[in-house]
Amino acid sequence: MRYIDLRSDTVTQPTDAMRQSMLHAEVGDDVYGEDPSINALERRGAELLGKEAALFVPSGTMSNLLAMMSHCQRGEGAVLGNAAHIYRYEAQGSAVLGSVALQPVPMQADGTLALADVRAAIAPDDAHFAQTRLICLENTHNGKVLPLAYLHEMRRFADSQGLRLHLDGARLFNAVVASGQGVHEIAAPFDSVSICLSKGLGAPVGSLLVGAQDLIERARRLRKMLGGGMRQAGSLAQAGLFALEQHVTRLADDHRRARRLAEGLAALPGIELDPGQVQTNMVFLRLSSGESAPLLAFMKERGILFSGYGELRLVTHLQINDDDIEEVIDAFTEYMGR
Ligand SMILES: Cc1ncc(COP(=O)(O)O)c(CN[C@H](C(=O)O)[C@H](C)O)c1O
Repeated sequence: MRYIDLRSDTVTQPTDAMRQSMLHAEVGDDVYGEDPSINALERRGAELLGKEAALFVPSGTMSNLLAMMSHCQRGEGAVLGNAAHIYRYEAQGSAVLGSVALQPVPMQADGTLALADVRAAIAPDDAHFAQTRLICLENTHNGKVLPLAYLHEMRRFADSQGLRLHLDGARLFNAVVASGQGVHEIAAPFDSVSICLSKGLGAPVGSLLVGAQDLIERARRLRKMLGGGMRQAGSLAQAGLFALEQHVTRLADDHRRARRLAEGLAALPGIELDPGQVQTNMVFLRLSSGESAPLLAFMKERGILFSGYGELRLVTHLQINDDDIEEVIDAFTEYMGR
C-alpha cells in the first residue's frame, strides 16, 4: 500500500534519476581521503556555504554531535533552545558522549532565543560553573525561518562574549528557498553549520558539517573515534551532490503544497490552524477536541500518515504531490464532518 507519508521529510526516497547518478559514482576509501565523490561533495558543501571545509557524515545527529564536541572540550557548555533538536531529540549525545554541558534556554515559537535568556545562561568565568563556549541555533525550526537580522545580532552578541556559533541547518535550504536569502548569507554568521541532505533534498543518507579547516579536521578525527569513518560511500555522496544540484529550487513546491494543505484544513470546523504561520514545508495543527489518536487511526486507514501528540505535524516533501494534498484535505473534511 502506498502511504501519503506526512510524518517527516526524513522519509524521502531517492528518485530514479538520483539512483542512476549514484550507480556511476566513483568511490574509494574515505578514511584515507580517497573517495572522489565524497571529496567532491565536501568541496561543494564548503563552496556553497562559503566556508573552508566540510565533512560528510551519516546523519544530522552525528553532524551536530561533532560540532558540539569540536567546539567544546569535555566539561564546557553550549547554550541552546529547550525545543532544539540537539537538546530534545539527539539522545543528549553531546552530553553523554561529548561531556558537553547543555545549557537550555526558552525557545520562542519562531526558533529565536531571547538575547536576555542567552546572556543569563552563559556561565560566569568561575570554577563553580561549566564554561560556556558555544551558542546553537536551528534554521528552520519547526518550519520557521530565522530572520537574517537576528542571525547578525546573535553573531555580534557571540563575538562580544567570546563565544562560537553553530547552526543546526538540517533544513537550511528550505530557509533559503522560502526567504530568498543566499546560502552564503545565512551561513556567514556561523562558525559551523550542519546541513541535511537526507530530508527535503531527497538523498537517502547523510549530512555535511561545514566550517573552518581546523574545526573540520577536529571533527573528522572525532568522527573516526565515533565509528563514523566510511569506506566506499561515494554512491551516497553522489546522491548528495545530485540533491544539491537538482532538488533545491523544487523545495518551493513543498512550501506551496504545505500552504495549500494549511488553507484547506484551516477552513474545517474543529481544527485550530493559522495558515499564515506556514513558511516552509511544515503544517502544525490542533484539534479543538484535543483527542488526536482516533484521527491518526482514521487517517492511517486511508493510507495517510502524520505524527504528533497534542499538536500535530504534517510535513510535505519530494514524494508528496498535489493530488495527495487534496486527498488529505478530503479525508480531514470527512473526519471532521462525522
Ligand atoms: C532540526 C533537525 N536537526 C537534526 C535532525 C537529525 O537529523 P538525522 O539524525 O535524522 O539525520 C533532525 C531530524 N528531525 C526528525 C524529524 O523532524 O522528523 C526527527 C525529529 O529526528 C532535525 O529535524
